[in-house]
Amino acid sequence: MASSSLFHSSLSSLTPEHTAFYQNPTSKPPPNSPLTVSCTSSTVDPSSSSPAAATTNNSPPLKSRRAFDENIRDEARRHRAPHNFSAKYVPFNSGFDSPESYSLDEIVYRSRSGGLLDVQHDLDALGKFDGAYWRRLFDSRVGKTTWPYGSGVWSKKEWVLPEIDDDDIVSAFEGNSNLFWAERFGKQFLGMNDLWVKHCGISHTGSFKDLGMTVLVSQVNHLRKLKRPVVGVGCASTGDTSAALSAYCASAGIPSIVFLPANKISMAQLVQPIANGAFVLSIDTDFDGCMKLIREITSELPIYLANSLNSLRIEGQKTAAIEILQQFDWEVPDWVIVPGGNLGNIYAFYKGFKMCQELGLVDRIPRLVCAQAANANPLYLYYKSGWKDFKPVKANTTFASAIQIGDPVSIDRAVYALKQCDGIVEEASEEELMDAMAQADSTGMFICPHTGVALTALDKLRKSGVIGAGDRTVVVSTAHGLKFTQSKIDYHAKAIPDMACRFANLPTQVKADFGEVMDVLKEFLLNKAPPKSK
Ligand SMILES: Cc1ncc(COP(=O)(O)O)c(C=O)c1O
Ligand SMILES: N[C@@H](CCOP(=O)(O)O)C(=O)O
Repeated sequence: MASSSLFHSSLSSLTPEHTAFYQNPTSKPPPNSPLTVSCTSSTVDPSSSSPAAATTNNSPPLKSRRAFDENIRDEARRHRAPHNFSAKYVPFNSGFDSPESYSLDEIVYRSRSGGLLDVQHDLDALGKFDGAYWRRLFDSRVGKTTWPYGSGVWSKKEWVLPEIDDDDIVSAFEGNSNLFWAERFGKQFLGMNDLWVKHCGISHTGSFKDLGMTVLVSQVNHLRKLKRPVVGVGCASTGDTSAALSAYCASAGIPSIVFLPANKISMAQLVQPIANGAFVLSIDTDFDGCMKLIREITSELPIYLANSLNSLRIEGQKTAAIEILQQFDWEVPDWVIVPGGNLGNIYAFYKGFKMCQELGLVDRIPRLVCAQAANANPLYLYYKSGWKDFKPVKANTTFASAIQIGDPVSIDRAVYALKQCDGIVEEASEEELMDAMAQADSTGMFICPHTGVALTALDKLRKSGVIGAGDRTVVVSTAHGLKFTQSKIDYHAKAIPDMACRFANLPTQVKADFGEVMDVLKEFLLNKAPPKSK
């Protein structure tokens, strides 16, 4: 699998100087580094990544252990070095010479005109290092316990929050999620052989929100040390943002406040902020109602807004795109399909891919597909109108409850991203998304209903011939299936009104009797027997 080669290929042929340098690019550059001599592909030779190669005399010596009284933060402090990377807030899509900008140490979520903000990096400073340099730097950090680079987000720190002190970072070593080759699902249901599922839900709190939340809560930690007026951090949520916020805040000892639409999130999601000690408000409205309230409240009280309206979140989430490229050894997939609700994530993927292109790590970006539930499809309707007429909708109940959103805050970001990459928007009915989820599960996955929405979009685009059989396609799985077990139980029990539940797998009731157990097993085995060879 591509992801495992990533783990093994990185460091074995680097010298110790390279190793130290690539962990921290601002220390003295090693010979042959891009700073001194242009880099050749022989500097890191993936073909020499076998265990045998790792034990030759040329392999780097084992790292000496930290002193017993030193922790990984202390160790990181010793390696700190100055650099000139920086980032600031600018109005979204305002270009590089925007007269309006804000320090990341300011508490600001909207531009003067009320529009969205974006974190803009100093691409000139980042561009002093070539694409090969960044590829090697990022590869060298994967899967380590070095603070903070062991995180899939912070392994790209220079592109995320370059100026934050490592000491202020709040991380659960999130990211580095599995890129799963969906061999059987691709072959059996779609006639594809290069289908991949990026399991962003196999994560600390079970969704991709961890990627953005580590960045946001780290910056809050920093702001509190600067004595900025931040007493707590708050969000509206359909269940995943609240889980991530409460976990990262609890880890840093920062109060968190979550606004949840009453009876509209799963039990597993509800218990997460409760267990993490958040102040949980269950409000008799939907997500859009909660979102409106938290925006009003955070403008009155010293509560920092943690939804993806806050562009810090995007900086962390974009690293999943960079990770996908990394896991394919920097080959660009043809398609990436992302389920969309509040629409921050589709832009985050675009931004991650685009930065990789702009900084020379890859030469193109994939086409993006945003997949919505038909019961909550404002972006789909806008796309179908030829981007002429955006209207928020009243989101109806959907099994994909985390994307039951009718008035997405990042609509402008999403439209921009999709236009830039010749993107597509698709939708999935309740029956389609549940069937897709059940089919995927029957091939060994255990996905969430939102991933079922994305798989439905893929199925439709395969059937219409837009996505070809050989196209390398990545479906982003956004949350862990274990958060949504009730919907799976109802489906397999055929307990969903007006749904055939075609792929239900009902348990067989049988008496505790040897003969009866033998009978049902014999019948089962007869049906499953492989065809006789001729
Ligand atoms: C599991 C899951 N999938 C997809 C999404 C959609 O992400 P976004 O709101 O960034 O569009 C969300 C949250 O909205 C989510 O929680
Ligand atoms: N699915 C989200 C909805 C809010 O999205 P956000 O990315 O703007 O925080 C959730 O889990 O709350």
